[in-house]
Amino acid sequence: MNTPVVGVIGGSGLYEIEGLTEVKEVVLETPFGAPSDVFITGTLYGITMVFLPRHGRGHRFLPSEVNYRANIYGMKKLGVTRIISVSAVGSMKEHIVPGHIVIPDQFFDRTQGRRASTFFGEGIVGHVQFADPVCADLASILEKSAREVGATVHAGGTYICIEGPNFSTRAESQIYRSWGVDIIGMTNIPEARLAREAEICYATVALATDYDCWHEGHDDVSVEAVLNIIRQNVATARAIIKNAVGQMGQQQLTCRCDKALEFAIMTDKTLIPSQTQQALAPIIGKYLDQNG
Ligand SMILES: CSC[C@H]1O[C@H](OP(=O)(O)O)[C@H](O)[C@@H]1O
Ligand SMILES: Nc1ncnc2[nH]cnc12
Repeated sequence: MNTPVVGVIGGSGLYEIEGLTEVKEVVLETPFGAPSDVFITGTLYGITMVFLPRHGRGHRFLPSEVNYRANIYGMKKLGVTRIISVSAVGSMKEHIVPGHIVIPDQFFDRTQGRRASTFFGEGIVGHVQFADPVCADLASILEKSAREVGATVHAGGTYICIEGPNFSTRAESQIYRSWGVDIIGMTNIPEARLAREAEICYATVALATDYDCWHEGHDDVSVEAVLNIIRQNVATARAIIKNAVGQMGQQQLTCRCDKALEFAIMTDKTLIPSQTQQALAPIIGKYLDQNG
């Protein structure tokens, strides 16, 4: 079995990872610019880990300013095969109570087109399948881990990704609810898309922190309320990651995330500009090396 390399993208309130040995800081520049911060690498239960705080240490990047391409490219370059994304989200359903964990299985994109969302372009065209944007195998490990550490977990659900940085208006929140979404956040798109293009498994541990602004019996979401719930639950998020990684050494995934580009690239290989080939080598190199 191939030993996984596990990446963790820490969201709001999770700027550091604990419990790693052989810890190193890795500074990476990428063809897409600078990642959110230095990558922290280390070992946990014999598995190589790579950690990156999505908004940078000190929370310096807006959801629309995060350089998602550089972050995912950096993970790929460091050999990451599975990404655990950690995110704070608003709950759009009564039964998802602040403090609960959701492992979403769908995303709905309400971002406004301001985020670079693909590695393709510059002379190479590709179209990956994205009907099921989350790695079901990784999601199931996360769900099991969350239950084992005593969290209340909702398996599956749709995460609607808004542009932010403002929270939603009440009208928006009510319309999103009528669409049947389960949780709301600002970051998992385009992260999930880029992970798929980079052939990396991706799943999210979403911590419900608030009821957005639709619930008449609860206060409207505020940063203060979100941070309060994060503080109370950050230990749980860390325990879920640790428990999940502990299980990964023994479990071979059956997903096809690592073959997402097998039939996705449309462009005649002989016509892909060499600069693009070089820039994307960690992602498309294995397809360009084949004959034909
Ligand atoms: C602090 S509330 C809004 C902020 O929190 C979420 O970030 P992340 O997914 O990185 O945990 C949300 O998407 C917003 O960026
Ligand atoms: N209500 C909300 N809307 C968007 N992002 C969030 N992150 C945490 N709560 C949120």
